[in-house]
Amino acid sequence: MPDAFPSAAILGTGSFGMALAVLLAPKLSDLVLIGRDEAVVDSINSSHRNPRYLKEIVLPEHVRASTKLSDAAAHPLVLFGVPTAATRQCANDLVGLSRETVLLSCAKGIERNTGERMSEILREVFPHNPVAVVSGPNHAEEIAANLATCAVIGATDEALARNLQELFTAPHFRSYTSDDLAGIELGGAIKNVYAIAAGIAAGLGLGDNAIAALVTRALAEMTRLGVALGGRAETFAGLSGVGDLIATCFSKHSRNHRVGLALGHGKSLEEATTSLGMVAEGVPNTLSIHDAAGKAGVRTPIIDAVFSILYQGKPAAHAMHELLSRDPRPENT
Ligand SMILES: NC(=O)C1=CN([C@@H]2O[C@H](COP(=O)(O)OP(=O)(O)OC[C@H]3O[C@@H](n4cnc5c(N)ncnc54)[C@H](OP(=O)(O)O)[C@@H]3O)[C@@H](O)[C@H]2O)C=CC1
Ligand SMILES: O=C(CO)COP(=O)(O)O
Repeated sequence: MPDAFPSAAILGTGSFGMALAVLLAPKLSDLVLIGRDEAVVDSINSSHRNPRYLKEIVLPEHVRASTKLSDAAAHPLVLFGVPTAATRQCANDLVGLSRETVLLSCAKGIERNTGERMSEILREVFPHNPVAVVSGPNHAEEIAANLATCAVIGATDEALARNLQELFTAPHFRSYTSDDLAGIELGGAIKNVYAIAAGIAAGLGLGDNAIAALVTRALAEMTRLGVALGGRAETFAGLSGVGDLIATCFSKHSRNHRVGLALGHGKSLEEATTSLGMVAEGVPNTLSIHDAAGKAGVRTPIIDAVFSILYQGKPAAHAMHELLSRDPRPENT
């Protein structure tokens, strides 16, 4: 049987675009990374290296780069690897796709003004195209170094889910399928806020017990909110929920965790994000997810605490103290 995806385009020449290229290149005869920075694109084409993101990685020779979004139209699969804030604009600018082109969202967040998930945006812009999502404990640095992990592919069409699963299978990469796109995307989006919270707790010098307790309560909160927003409870117990929550709350690779750590050390939000030089989705997503929780009427004390630190100037230690001193309640509520 011929491969469903002999070639693909990846939008975004950042950390995750690079990692996806390393992972998928062995399975594709043609792979183009599409970015907006000419210097990055030229460098990938001339030396197979990205001078800004994952600089030490040498991409396989057949991976090309381009600044032209229209180059995506030649491929049966387009992966969205740009930050969530850029997804709608990139989709709007992406013209000339056939109705069969599969669109795979790899970003983790919901849209600021609408609260929409990335797959919802892609369906709005491309109502006739198949749309799928991928998520899980997938730090770009580790995938690009061929370190083992797993992911979950979300698609409502079973055949599409299996084709993508086949593509996302490698000796060091195992993927699962699910039809719960909402649960998968919400887990990936909401965990970013908790990774900031865990970083803040570590920066404040709280111990392992406190951080374990925080992350456990974060999982309960993520599940409560995610179910209210349309996901299934069991999905939050899976790779895109607790799996990614653990990966980001405890990893030195997590940009969200690093932002939290800097805040816990007393840096301002601006100082914490500027020194990062990469996207930390939890920063804009604290706003969008805090909004979504408010509209859904869901109790989210940890998200509220992160919101108050990032956007209301509350000192981190004060917010953490308030979290601990709330009214006592049973665990499973
Ligand atoms: N890094 C990781 O480990 C993982 C990341 N993700 C998700 O992937 C998404 C991308 O993250 P990541 O690659 O890490 O981020 P990076 O900050 O490393 O790279 C972002 C990339 O997107 C480009 N970009 C930013 N804004 C725009 C825009 N408005 N229009 C077009 N391109 C734009 C950047 O271009 P430029 O360089 O020119 O600014 C850069 O190529 C996020 O949603 C993230 O949560 C998912 C799994 C793992
Ligand atoms: O989503 C990620 C790993 O699964 C990456 O997390 P950060 O964006 O916090 O680096």
